[in-house]
Amino acid sequence: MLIGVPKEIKVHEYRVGLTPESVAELVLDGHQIIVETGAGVGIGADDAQYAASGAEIVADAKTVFARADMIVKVKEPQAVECAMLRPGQILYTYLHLAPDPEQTKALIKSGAVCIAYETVTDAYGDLPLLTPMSQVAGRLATQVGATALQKVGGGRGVLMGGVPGVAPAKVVVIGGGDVGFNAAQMAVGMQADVTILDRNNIVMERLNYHFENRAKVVRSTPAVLAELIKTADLVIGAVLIPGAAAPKLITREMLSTMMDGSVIVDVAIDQGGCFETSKPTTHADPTYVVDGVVHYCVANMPGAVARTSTYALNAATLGHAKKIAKLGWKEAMREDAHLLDGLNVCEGQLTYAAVGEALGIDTVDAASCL
Ligand SMILES: NC(=O)C1=CN([C@@H]2O[C@H](COP(=O)(O)OP(=O)(O)OC[C@H]3O[C@@H](n4cnc5c(N)ncnc54)[C@H](O)[C@@H]3O)[C@@H](O)[C@H]2O)C=CC1
Ligand SMILES: CC(=O)C(=O)O
Ligand SMILES: [Mg+2]
Repeated sequence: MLIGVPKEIKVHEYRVGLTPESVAELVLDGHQIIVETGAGVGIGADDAQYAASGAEIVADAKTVFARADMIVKVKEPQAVECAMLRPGQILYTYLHLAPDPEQTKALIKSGAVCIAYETVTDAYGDLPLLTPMSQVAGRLATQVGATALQKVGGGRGVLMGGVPGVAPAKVVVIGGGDVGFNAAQMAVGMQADVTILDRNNIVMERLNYHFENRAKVVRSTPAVLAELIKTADLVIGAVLIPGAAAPKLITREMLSTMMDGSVIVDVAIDQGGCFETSKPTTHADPTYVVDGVVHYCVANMPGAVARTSTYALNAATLGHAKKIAKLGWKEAMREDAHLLDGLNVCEGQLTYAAVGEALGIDTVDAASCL
């Protein structure tokens, strides 16, 4: 198969779809790889490294999209990229369609076969292609939250760990999955006063077992949440209903009960965000203030640590990429129902029910496309 890797074009996105090492593996499998010039500079991999791994370097994204059977990316295709897709071409990347009607319509119109990393499942009911980036974003969430809490970050001037004699910051993490666990782990490490909310008993048990008395684990209800945010210095939004638009758990009215200079980091912004007042921001201008509360809502947080993130992402995505390249998407999905779960758009039709529900677009069963 001819596999193409364009340079990411989202603002301050430095990750790349394939590392030189992944390219070498695919070449060894007998595939041909084309990489846009400069695609790997953000992870410290130059054209020469890709060429040494067996890739052909091409001058622009247009050439990559025109020639490749499968495009391997990181972030959802931007409008100019959607316009370059063609019927039957495979797009393998994050999509996050539920909050994004424009991209969804463009992908349907393209006729391409669009596989979303974030909805591929595994035998444990997890989302293995989302997990590594959730681990990164969770860890970053605490880091950026701590920075925003400083006066120069617009925050109320609170140190996460406090000092002997002065209380630490109160951190509330909503959702105790991959993002929430990792955010809490960093906050506990900084000696903050940490509370994690979830509503899944197994998740709560796991958190309780792991953190013991270093973090409180609380069942998430609207009443509990409303009470906790009133005294929180930092609230991290980390809920997920797979593929669906994130539930708005903190309304505008609830936000007004939070302290001036408190901070929210809405990691779930890629699925629309779990605060009513959240809107996507970029690494170039990551925060804004509503009702005195600093909002950080960057939808591609892992792009900031592109090298760590790209290697972690490739470790999760390469296996399926190899399978698709070897068998073609139809056969690969017939053999692997977990990969089929990743199919969001197929040759002009939407194939993911939660996206259809969020956007009011008719869907067909993904299996009917095989
Ligand atoms: N902004 C960014 O750059 C990035 C964003 N993300 C996003 O972060 C979000 C979380 O991802 P993961 O942690 O991997 O998901 P996950 O599935 O591992 O965890 C989500 C947790 O939310 C819980 N939950 C659902 N409804 C809840 C409620 N009402 N109250 C409390 N908890 C609730 C679930 O029980 C689950 O434990 C997703 O939207 C993901 O796409 C992930 C990576 C990067
Ligand atoms: C998951 C996601 O949105 C990201 O890694 O950018
Ligand atoms: Mg998870």
